[in-house]
Amino acid sequence: MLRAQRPPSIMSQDDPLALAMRPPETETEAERRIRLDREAEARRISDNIDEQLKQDKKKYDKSKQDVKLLLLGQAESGKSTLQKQFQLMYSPDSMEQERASWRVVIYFNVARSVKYTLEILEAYGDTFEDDDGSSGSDFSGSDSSRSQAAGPARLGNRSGTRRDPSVAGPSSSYTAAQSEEFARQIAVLRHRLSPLVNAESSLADRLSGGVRLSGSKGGLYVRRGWQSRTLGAKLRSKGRRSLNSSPPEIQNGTVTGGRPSISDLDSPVTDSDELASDVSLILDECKDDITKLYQHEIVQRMIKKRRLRMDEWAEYCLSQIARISETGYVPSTDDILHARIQTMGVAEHVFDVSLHGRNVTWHLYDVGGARGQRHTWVPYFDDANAIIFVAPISAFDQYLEEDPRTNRIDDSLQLFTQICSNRLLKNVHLVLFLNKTDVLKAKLAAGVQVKKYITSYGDRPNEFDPVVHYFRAHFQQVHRRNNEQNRVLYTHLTSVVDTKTTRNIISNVRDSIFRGYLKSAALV
Ligand SMILES: Nc1nc2c(ncn2[C@@H]2O[C@H](COP(=O)(O)OP(=O)(O)OP(=O)(O)O)[C@@H](O)[C@H]2O)c(=O)[nH]1
Ligand SMILES: [Mg+2]
Repeated sequence: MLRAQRPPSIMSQDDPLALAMRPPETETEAERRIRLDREAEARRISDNIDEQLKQDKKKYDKSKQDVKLLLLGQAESGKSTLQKQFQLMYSPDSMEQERASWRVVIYFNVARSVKYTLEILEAYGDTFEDDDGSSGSDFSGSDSSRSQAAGPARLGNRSGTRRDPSVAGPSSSYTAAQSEEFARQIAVLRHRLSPLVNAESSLADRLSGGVRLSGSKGGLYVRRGWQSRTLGAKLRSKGRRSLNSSPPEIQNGTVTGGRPSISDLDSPVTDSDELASDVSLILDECKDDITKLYQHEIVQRMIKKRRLRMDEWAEYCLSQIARISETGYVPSTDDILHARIQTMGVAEHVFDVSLHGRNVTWHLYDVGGARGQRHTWVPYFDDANAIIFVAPISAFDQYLEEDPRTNRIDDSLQLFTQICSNRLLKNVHLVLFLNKTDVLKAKLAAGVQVKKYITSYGDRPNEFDPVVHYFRAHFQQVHRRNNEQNRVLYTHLTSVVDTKTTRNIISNVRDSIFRGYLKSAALV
């Protein structure tokens, strides 16, 4: 038997570890080779781990140099819309890739608006009897107790249309025969629009992956990555299918015959997105009825009397219904900016932003703004560099969906108070967007009185400049009262659906964040 010569050891023979590791005296040549191979493999794994640790450390060091920007504010304030504007500026290709996936969202927005309008009509028996009632809200910036109960109870589901809690008006002047005729007309429209209404839940399931949150009152929350459920959708290039035009029948709430429903459309074309194609066909058939519904005297009267409230996105979708209903519809950038889905949790978006030849990675955190979502923000406070707080100042006549007694401006001020006073955020660069100024202008032009909702507004003129001045002063006061560290508050009046002006504001914000960033980098 061959005896292998023991390899020279660099360890002292007295070293207990060396002794323990020493190969046995009786090691054969074959055993020695196996041992050496095993040791080489262990060394290779160990080197890989060292290399991985080095890379991780590098990444960590680099991420410390990244800019982390939080978009905060109540639900529907415009955070995700602002995020889309960042995406358009700094990652236009990714927006292009996602474009097709927004078709389902816009179809969902249309279906939801129609569904909710019909629900409100149903609650009034498809006619409209006016009743009186009014309430206002005083606010002091952080005192929710002053918010008053919001008039009549709200109806079940939430959608692009809402009942207003505080509107008075004259009684209905319709005769019994007129009311009967109106009710009949609406019943016909309800019937003809039922395929679209039925499609709403399929569209919602597609977007949410079938997960509906109980707290969302029927609204739709989506997580980042929802696009993957709708991407790959191939727009149908083939022409319209011929549709059965026999009168529809209703069975268990589902329309069969007549217009197609999601389940009874049987596409002869292999299509990777049958749902979107089917809804496109339904919309093409329904578009005139949608227009008729919204132009109907009863609906117009309810909108005028503010029993039925159209959110910005619902109004936008309806104004574009002819185009949205076209076969082969591809959402425009404006459509995407107006589309509405609620953010769930925190969605991170990463962009490379270059300024003066320096490339810095920005992490944008777009959060869900509803009260039930706000606890998810806290883990991101630790290493945030900047915050854009988005406050929709058009919302003075609106109440929180999650708490119908709280005026939305009051809620924004309370939330801003919490952000300004939070110790973890005391060194963060703070930017305030007083958003939806376009909506505010339209409301004031339509004669909506601020003092009716915010009683402390008193007899100030019901005009854009004084109203903005009043709201801005309240936000600034909150900031001043919670500003031990003498932090500057950068305030902008915005309408984040307007790409041109928002681009300029984003550049401006980027420069100011960068200045703060370079200053703090110089201190490190
Ligand atoms: N007209 C108008 N619409 C706006 C403006 N900002 C946002 N919107 C619309 O308001 C709706 C809500 O905006 P989002 O950006 O989804 O709101 P959010 O703050 O992300 O809401 P959550 O995700 O629920 O917290 C969308 O349909 C937007 O298109 C604005 O300045 N003007
Ligand atoms: Mg959002």
